[in-house]
Amino acid sequence: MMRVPEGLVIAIDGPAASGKGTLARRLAAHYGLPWLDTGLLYRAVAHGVLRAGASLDDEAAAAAVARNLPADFADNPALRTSEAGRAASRVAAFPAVRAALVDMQRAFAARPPGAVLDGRDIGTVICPDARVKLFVTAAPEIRAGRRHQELAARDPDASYELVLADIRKRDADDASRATAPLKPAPDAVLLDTSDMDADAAFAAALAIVEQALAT
Ligand SMILES: Nc1ncnc2c1ncn2[C@@H]1O[C@H](COP(=O)(O)OP(=O)(O)O)[C@@H](O)[C@H]1O
Ligand SMILES: Nc1ccn([C@@H]2O[C@H](COP(=O)(O)OP(=O)(O)O)[C@@H](O)[C@H]2O)c(=O)n1
Repeated sequence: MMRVPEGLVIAIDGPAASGKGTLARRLAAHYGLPWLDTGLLYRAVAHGVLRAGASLDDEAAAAAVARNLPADFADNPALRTSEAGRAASRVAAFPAVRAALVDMQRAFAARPPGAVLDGRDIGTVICPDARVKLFVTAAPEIRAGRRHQELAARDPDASYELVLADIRKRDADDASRATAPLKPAPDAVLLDTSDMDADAAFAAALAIVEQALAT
């Protein structure tokens, strides 16, 4: 391993269930950096809106929740469901919600010794100067298979077809929205993990990071 540069920021973006979180967690452990799963921020906002009895179409209500997220927002297991992902994608389209979450994400990235962040707009909007940018993809059917397996461990009735439809719709919505759409930054390295297990994907990601650090 190279000496880790001070303030190393690794940005990982990609579509739903592409393995961003798995790679981010492992890279963070490898380099001794904190990790922020930014998808959980949007999931928590949507959850807060619904709990307040407001509508997911209410941009002002969602922005107010986003400005007041509790410090332990990530601890709620209810955020990990498919419904929470769909609801997150709706509030994530609101510019006022995204604006409310920018500063805390940038502050997380700016704190020593650096950070790993994963999401949809880390390389494009949140950390455009990140030293390393990865855009992780896999075929939708493969991603749906992985996510279905994960959900089926908790809910035996989870349907592969519904998970696939959900992933396709969310990707289309996330990629077509006007504010911070899902897309690779021009300087991101693409990593397609369709034919890689988690260990192979980590090895490939590590090689990309080490290459970026060597240049
Ligand atoms: N390369 C891989 N091969 C097989 N399964 C994977 C791979 N990468 C991640 N997974 C599994 O796929 C699911 C989705 O991965 P996750 O990291 O949560 O994706 P994301 O953060 O992009 O939504 C998880 O259950 C994870 O364990
Ligand atoms: N940086 C981010 C992260 C997530 N999101 C939104 O939040 C939703 C849930 O993100 P997630 O990363 O938790 O979803 P998965 O890829 O884990 O299924 C996405 O579909 C996006 O709409 C975003 O807009 N920007």
